[in-house]
Amino acid sequence: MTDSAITAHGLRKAYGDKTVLDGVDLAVPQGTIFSLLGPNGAGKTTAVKILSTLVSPGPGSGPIRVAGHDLATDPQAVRAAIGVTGQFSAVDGLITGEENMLLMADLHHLSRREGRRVAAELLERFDLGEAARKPAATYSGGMKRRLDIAMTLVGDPRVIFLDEPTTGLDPRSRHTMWQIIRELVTGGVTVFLTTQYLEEADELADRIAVLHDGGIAAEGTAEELKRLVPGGHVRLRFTDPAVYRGAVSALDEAVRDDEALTLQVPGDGGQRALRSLLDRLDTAGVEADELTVHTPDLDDVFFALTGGAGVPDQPNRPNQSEESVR
Ligand SMILES: Nc1ncnc2c1ncn2[C@@H]1O[C@H](COP(=O)(O)OP(=O)(O)OP(=O)(O)O)[C@@H](O)[C@H]1O
Repeated sequence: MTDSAITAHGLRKAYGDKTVLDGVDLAVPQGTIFSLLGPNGAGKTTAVKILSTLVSPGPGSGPIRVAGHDLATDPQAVRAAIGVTGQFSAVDGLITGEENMLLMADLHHLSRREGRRVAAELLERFDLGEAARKPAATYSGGMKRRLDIAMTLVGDPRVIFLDEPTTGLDPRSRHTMWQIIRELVTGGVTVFLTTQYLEEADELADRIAVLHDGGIAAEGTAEELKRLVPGGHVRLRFTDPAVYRGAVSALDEAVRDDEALTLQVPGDGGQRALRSLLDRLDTAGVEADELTVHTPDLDDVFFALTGGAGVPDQPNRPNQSEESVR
């Protein structure tokens, strides 16, 4: 057993003459959250399906190990050690949440008593205790996703694949889901998460890989990825035009917006750069009404790496107004 929960070398897959994955290397340490990020159609679901044994890898793919087992020679052991939830939900709407859970317990050959105990515990943990006796079809989107994850956990998986787990959820349900994912990892589980939401990868993932054109365009922590692209600046806002003009002449490298009375000064926003900027403002005798530091975010990285192709939806992106000035 290695410290890696998932390793893949030269992962390939084509559908007809369309190459989806063209030599992807993956290494996910145990007990971490790894996020595969990419625009629509980049191949995220294909990667999940291969790693979870639902689809076979293409010819020429290198060895794949999941949860300590070789995927080619021991797919059953891989299946026993993993859980998969996401776009292809296992929830049956016609039966209750509790019945869905008991069905999973049966599939995992738990005794009736043990099945009931595990089902009740998980339903409670995912805040579904009250709704347990209602048909799952009556559940909200967030409740169904929670039930889906609870069902996956009946088998006590060591590696969980979450394929776009929060797509379509409202902000509150999304945050609940994030909390659940964090708790899973605290319990030692490894999470392989695909998402189109940059904010989600930024919030959750220990490491992020950006999938583009069949390959990994970049991989690292959110901070490492953000360092790959320029775009950091300090934004100064003024209300008095005379003060604004004073700042303009003091900071000749700044990008001006004369209408909004704002200046953008390129820089990394670090302590030294900020101190020097404030000194220059002091020397010029001007004071900004507002100062905000903009560090590049994953959007900047994503667009830089994927050439702007496949703009992801960002319905709940925070700080949009603060960060929108480029
Ligand atoms: N069974 C299949 N047969 C033919 N083409 C397929 C099949 N499954 C996926 N594809 C194609 O492979 C490409 C990658 O699809 P995939 O679902 O892996 O992308 P994705 O990154 O998960 O996208 P999304 O964010 O939209 O879910 C797409 O162009 C898709 O049309």
